[in-house]
Amino acid sequence: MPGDATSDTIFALSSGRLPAGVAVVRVSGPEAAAAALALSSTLPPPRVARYCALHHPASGEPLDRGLVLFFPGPASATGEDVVELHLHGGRAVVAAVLRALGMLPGLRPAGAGEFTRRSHQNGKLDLAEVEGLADLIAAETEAQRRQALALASGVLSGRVAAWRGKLVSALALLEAGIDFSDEADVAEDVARPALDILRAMGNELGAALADAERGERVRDGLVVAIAGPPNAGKSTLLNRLAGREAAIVSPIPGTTRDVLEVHLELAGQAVTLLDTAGLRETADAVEAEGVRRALARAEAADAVLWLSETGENPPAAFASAIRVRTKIDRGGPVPEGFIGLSVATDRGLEDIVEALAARAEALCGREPALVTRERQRLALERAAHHLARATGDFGGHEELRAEDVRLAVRALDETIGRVDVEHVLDALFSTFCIGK
Ligand SMILES: Nc1nc2c(c(=O)[nH]1)N(C=O)[C@@H](CNc1ccc(C(=O)N[C@@H](CCC(=O)O)C(=O)O)cc1)CN2
Ligand SMILES: Nc1nc2c(ncn2[C@@H]2O[C@H](COP(=O)(O)OP(=O)(O)OP(=O)(O)O)[C@@H](O)[C@H]2O)c(=O)[nH]1
Ligand SMILES: [Mg+2]
Repeated sequence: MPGDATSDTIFALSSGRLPAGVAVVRVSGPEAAAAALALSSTLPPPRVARYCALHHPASGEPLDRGLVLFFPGPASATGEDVVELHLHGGRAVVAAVLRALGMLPGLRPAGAGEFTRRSHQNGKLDLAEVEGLADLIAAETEAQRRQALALASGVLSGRVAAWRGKLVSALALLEAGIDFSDEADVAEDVARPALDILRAMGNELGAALADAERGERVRDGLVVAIAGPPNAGKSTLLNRLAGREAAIVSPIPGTTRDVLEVHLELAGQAVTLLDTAGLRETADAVEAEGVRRALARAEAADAVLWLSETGENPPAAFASAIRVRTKIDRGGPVPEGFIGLSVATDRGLEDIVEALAARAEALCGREPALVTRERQRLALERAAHHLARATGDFGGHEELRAEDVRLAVRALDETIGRVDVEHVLDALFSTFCIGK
């Protein structure tokens, strides 16, 4: 990663796949203004778009006519001087402009996530906000978008800062108490308000952590397994919900062996739908392995759709499954608690989607969660652990209590990347696109 040379001026195509209507090339660093001048002969006033001709800096050859924007640092997305060239989105246009920029002294192509890395280095975004930005760009569903936007906008960072402030004020009280530690009564009196602060904050932190599973679920998506006896119509339903022939369907029981995954959006949530082998005793070793996998994946799923042509109930392990009696176009009763489904007439399909949406809402909620990634959760769990210890009984050794409060502060700092951040950043930025 070339990102260590932080004084270089970097450039990249920041908009998407070419050809496109418009392509945005961003330039960030000390030579950004010089680059705009070299290509367009003028530097527009700050934050004003100017339509002008772009020329090759050496040959003078016209390259395109486009918009040029100048954001002087530090009031820019990266905190450095930034220039944007809004070009016609043709491959050759963009290639020619990138080639021209690459010839200019002090300029080089940006690495993946390098613009964002500079925003972070220049204090525009903390680690949690960078994670939010990564999630925002990856977001495929409404729930993911809302949650990522909150994180990118500093909602978690703001809460962590408020908690940190409380810890620091409690620490000041405890430290004042330590000075009186040879007078047990006084020490206790000073410790009491500190303990009140710590307990109240511990409750808030606990509530945020209790919600973290939900946040991670929205981010990762829900896993819904379709399970049931052979030939029940499981693969048929998967294909119907996916809107394509993803799975092989046949009248021969035991058709599906491998677990098949399709990704879709249901009720605003990302859902991975699993098609699995029909469950039965079998002498066929391959099918038996399919059944073993089907059971394992259905047991680990967030929700199970239990499909049966006869209306038989699921085994106890899937007692909370959404129950579906299939092929009702062939007649027969729909037992109490089952949704009747015919893929031939689409009857019951809406009921299934509704039942899944209700499950998704129960598991994911409506409001964005504060904590959305395992890394954030683990750091906050460390803070909660030290906080719980800090409110325990230290038999008068208040200096031990203060040490746990300091460790809790440190864990909060890790959450937003004030400490111990480099290894996390390298892994995170490698997930970004070039140009971000
Ligand atoms: N054309 C364009 N659109 C874009 C981006 C971009 O870089 N270029 N962004 C790329 O991600 C996002 C917007 N991000 C931005 C973040 C900060 C600033 C900025 O100028 N910040 C200054 C001033 C803020 C103000 O005046 O309110 C600052 O933070 O000091 C600009 C864009 C989405 N849309
Ligand atoms: N009449 C009718 N036939 C259906 C319906 N749904 C599925 N079938 C048929 O039932 C047969 C089995 O369908 P599949 O979707 O392959 O069943 P499966 O549960 O995936 O079976 P295995 O993979 O073997 O476990 C196929 O011939 C389907 O066309 C339905 O709603 N009505
Ligand atoms: Mg099947």
